[in-house]
Amino acid sequence: MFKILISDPISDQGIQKLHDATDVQVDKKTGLSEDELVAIIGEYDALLVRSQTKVTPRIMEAGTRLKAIGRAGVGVDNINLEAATQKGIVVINAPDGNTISTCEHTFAMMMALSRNIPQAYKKTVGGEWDRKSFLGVELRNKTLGVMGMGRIGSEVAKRAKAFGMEVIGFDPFLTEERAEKLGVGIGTVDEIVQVADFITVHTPLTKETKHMIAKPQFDIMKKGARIINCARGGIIDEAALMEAIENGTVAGAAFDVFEVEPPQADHPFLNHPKVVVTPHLGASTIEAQENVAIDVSEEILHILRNEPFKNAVNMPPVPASVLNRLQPYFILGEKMGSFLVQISEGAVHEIHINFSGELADVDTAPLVRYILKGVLSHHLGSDVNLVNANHLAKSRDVEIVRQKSSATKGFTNLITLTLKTNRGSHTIAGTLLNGYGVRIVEIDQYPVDIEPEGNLILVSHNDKPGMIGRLGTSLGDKDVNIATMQVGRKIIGGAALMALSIDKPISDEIIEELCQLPEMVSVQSITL
Ligand SMILES: NC(=O)C1=CN([C@@H]2O[C@H](COP(=O)(O)OP(=O)(O)OC[C@H]3O[C@@H](n4cnc5c(N)ncnc54)[C@H](O)[C@@H]3O)[C@@H](O)[C@H]2O)C=CC1
Ligand SMILES: O=C(O)C(=O)COP(=O)(O)O
Repeated sequence: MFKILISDPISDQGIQKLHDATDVQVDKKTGLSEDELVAIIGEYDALLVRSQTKVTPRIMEAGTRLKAIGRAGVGVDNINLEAATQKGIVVINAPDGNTISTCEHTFAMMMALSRNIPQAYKKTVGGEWDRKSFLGVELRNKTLGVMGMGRIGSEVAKRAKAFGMEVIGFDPFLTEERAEKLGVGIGTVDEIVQVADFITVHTPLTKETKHMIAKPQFDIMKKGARIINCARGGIIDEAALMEAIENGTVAGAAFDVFEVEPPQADHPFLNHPKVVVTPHLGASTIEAQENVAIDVSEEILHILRNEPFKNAVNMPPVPASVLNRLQPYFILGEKMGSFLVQISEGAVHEIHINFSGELADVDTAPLVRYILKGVLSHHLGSDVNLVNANHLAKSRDVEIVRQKSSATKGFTNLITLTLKTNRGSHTIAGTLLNGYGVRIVEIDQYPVDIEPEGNLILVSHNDKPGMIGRLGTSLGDKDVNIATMQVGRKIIGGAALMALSIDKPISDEIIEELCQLPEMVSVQSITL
């Protein structure tokens, strides 16, 4: 039974799938402090949050069973991604479900700002009939600057066109073609602030976007501009904005998000006649809340049930076309990594991976994760997974060298793996044989044909008559049944290699006895 903790208000309709699942128990406990979460998180396999719960390294440390953190929304700045990655916890979000709600809220804020609606409402319900103080401006024929032309920014741009606005966007990924399709111009931040009547930001808060609009931009800003932030507090420098409002550069601002949430009671935006504020309501619609909860619930179930999932924030996305081509190789990669580390001795300092044939023209990064997982799991156990495999390798100073080549030695695809340790190096090659499954086809330059599965014994010996019989008899005496056997040598009478698959694992004592047989060099047991 998987246990899932929901620690922020999340739509009940949206999480119906979790309630219906027979292998899941859902607990809803909102408004917990960090200490309270630390005290209970150890029981749970997954945690679902919105933006209130701050998922700190302490919480993840205490979450010894935690496999996944689901964010029912877009921004994951309340989740410490580095700590999650180190702990091998998958963080997923629901990036699509609240786009329209946030876009519409941006428009509501833009119109509230241009027509002074909150200020006029306040006076009217206070008994005043003041029609003189609230002269607004039209949106039509105004220029809107959109910083961040992703999901929300693009939807805002589309709607702005319908209002007769001219739109200029700034986004590192905004190509000429896309801009043309959306009917928007392209500008830099500084170009946009000089011409825009309204400026709205729709980027995440990152090192690059923090204070993207600050004093230098207010100094060159078109007089009378209006500023909207429904993305993240901190993208616009609040103190510099206040100064720009006071000195008349900026005519007004509408903020849904703040550098510190909730803002202090004496925050200058609160009760300022030119500033409209809402308490982070961008995603707060029935539809958006249901959408994000459905998306995140489905993903969490996939992760807990070991099924493929998308939208992982701390793992690069893999396009479906790449995934389809690579999926059959995942088992091969992981088994090869595990096989190789089991025949190697000493501390691993380099993993050299060469992909050839059909694998030479695919992005093999996801496959590398499986190989690393195979190598690292042998020593680090179940703490290693696809999320933290790269990180663990790096943190242990294991160098990963990747290469692609056309040399396939007659196979249609080939993975060649070399593990370098302080005691030497071993190389194996593996392939996916159409219709036959995965095979290891070379070990330290000896050609073999081994199915990497179950219990194997790898024997190095001198190529002398009677070796196969001696080994077979010894294993038979110990009641060990041999399923398959491979013998390889490079030259007659020289060094030779035997690979056997057996029906049950053998003890260290048996290995020791086999090592004592004449002409034996080494005997290694491998479990895959
Ligand atoms: N107020 C609210 O309740 C909500 C706020 N949000 C926030 O809105 C923001 C946008 O969300 P989406 O559109 O869904 O994200 P998105 O990922 O689709 O779009 C973000 C865009 O920002 C661009 N970007 C990144 N760095 C940039 C930079 N330095 N300069 C210019 N552009 C840059 C990216 O290329 C991307 O196109 C996020 O911060 C999200 O957390 C989202 C939903 C609700
Ligand atoms: O999805 C986002 O990024 C949001 O900011 C929405 O936050 P919320 O889920 O309403 O706390």
